[in-house]
Amino acid sequence: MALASGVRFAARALLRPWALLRGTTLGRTEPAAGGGGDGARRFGSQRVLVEPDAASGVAVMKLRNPPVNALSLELLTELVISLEKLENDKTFRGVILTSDCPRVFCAGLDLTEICGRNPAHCAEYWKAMQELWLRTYLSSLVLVAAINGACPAGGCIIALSCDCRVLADNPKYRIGLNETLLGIIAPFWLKDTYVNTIGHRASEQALQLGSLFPPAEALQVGLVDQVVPEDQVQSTALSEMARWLAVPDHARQLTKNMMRKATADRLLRQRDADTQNFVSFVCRDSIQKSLQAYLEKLRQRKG
Ligand SMILES: CCCCCCCCCC/C=C\CC(=O)SCCNC(=O)CCNC(=O)[C@H](O)C(C)(C)COP(=O)(O)OP(=O)(O)OC[C@H]1O[C@@H](n2cnc3c(N)ncnc32)[C@H](O)[C@@H]1OP(=O)(O)O
Repeated sequence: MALASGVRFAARALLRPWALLRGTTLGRTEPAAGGGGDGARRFGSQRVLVEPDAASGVAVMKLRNPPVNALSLELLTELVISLEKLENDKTFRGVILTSDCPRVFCAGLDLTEICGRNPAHCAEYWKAMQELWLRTYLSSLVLVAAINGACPAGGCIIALSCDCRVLADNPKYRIGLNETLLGIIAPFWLKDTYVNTIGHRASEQALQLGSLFPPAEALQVGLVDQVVPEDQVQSTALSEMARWLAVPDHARQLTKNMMRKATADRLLRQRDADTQNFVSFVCRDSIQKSLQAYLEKLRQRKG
C-alpha cells in the first residue's frame, strides 16, 4: 500500500515535477550546519540533500537513500528534480555529486524495483533511469563526481555521466559495470558511455567480464580522473571544479554538447524501443530467477 502510493507519487512527479515540490522540503531552504548567509542555505528532498554555495556558484548534491543509495524510483525522480532546479537557477554553474551514505557512492539499480514487479512498473522505472542519464549526460552545469564509496553498475553510470570523477583510495571502493555477473546486459547507451570514456577495447573487455576496478586500476584504465586519500575527495573535487569553471560557460557547454549529443540522440531516437527491450528482458522468468538469486546472495552475505 505504502509502496504503491510512493510509486504513484514518483510517477506523478516525473510527469509534473513541480508536484513533488509541494509537501516536501524540496524548494524550501534551511540553514546548513554552521552556515549563516544565503550562500550557505541548503535545500533538498528526502533522498537528495543539496548544499548550495551561491558565492562560488557550486552546489554539493548528496545521495541519501540508505543503506546503499540504491536507485529507487523515488531517488531517480528526486535527483532529476534537484538537478533541474539548479540548472534553472542561473546562480549555479557546477554541482559536486557525492554520497551521504558511508562506504557506498551508489549500489546501482534498486533491484527490488525490477524483481517480482509487473511490466508497467518496470517500464516506468526504466524511463526514469533513462531520464536521469539524459539529464546528467547533457547537463549544462559542470558535474564532478566525488566518489566516496563503492560504485557498481548504475552507480558507475551516474559517475560516467559527470564531466570528471574523483575516487577515494580505498580498495573496497570498486567501480565499473558488472551487469554480466548478474546475468543482465548493459543497454547500448550505457555501453556507448563506457566506450566514450575508456575506449573500445577496454570497454569490450570490462563489459564482458563485468569488471569492478579498484582505485589504482580505475585510474589506469581512465575510468576516473583522480584517486586521492578519502579525506581529500571533497577538496579535490572542489579544485577540479575550479579548473572546469575557469573556462567560459558558453564555450564549454557548446563543446560538451558537441562531444555528447550524438550519444544522447541515439537513445532519444529509440527510447520506447529501449524501454520495451528492457521490460521484455527483465520480465523473463530466467532473468527474474537470476536477479532474485543475486538479491538473496546480497542479503545472506550480511553479518
Ligand atoms: C537486450 C536487452 C537489453 C536488456 C537490458 C537489461 C538492463 C540492464 C540494466 C543495466 C543497468 C544497471 C544495472 C544495475 O545497476 S544492477 C545493480 C547492480 N548492483 C550491484 O551489483 C551492487 C550490489 N551491492 C553490493 O555489491 C553491496 O551492497 C555494496 C554496494 C558493495 C555495499 O556493500 P555493504 O556491505 O555496505 O552493504 P550490503 O550488506 O551488501 O547491502 C545492504 C543492504 O542493501 C541491499 N542492496 C545492496 N545492493 C542493492 C541493490 N542494487 N538493490 C537493492 N538492494 C540492494 C542488500 O541486499 C542489503 O539488504 P538487507 O539489509 O540485507 O535487506
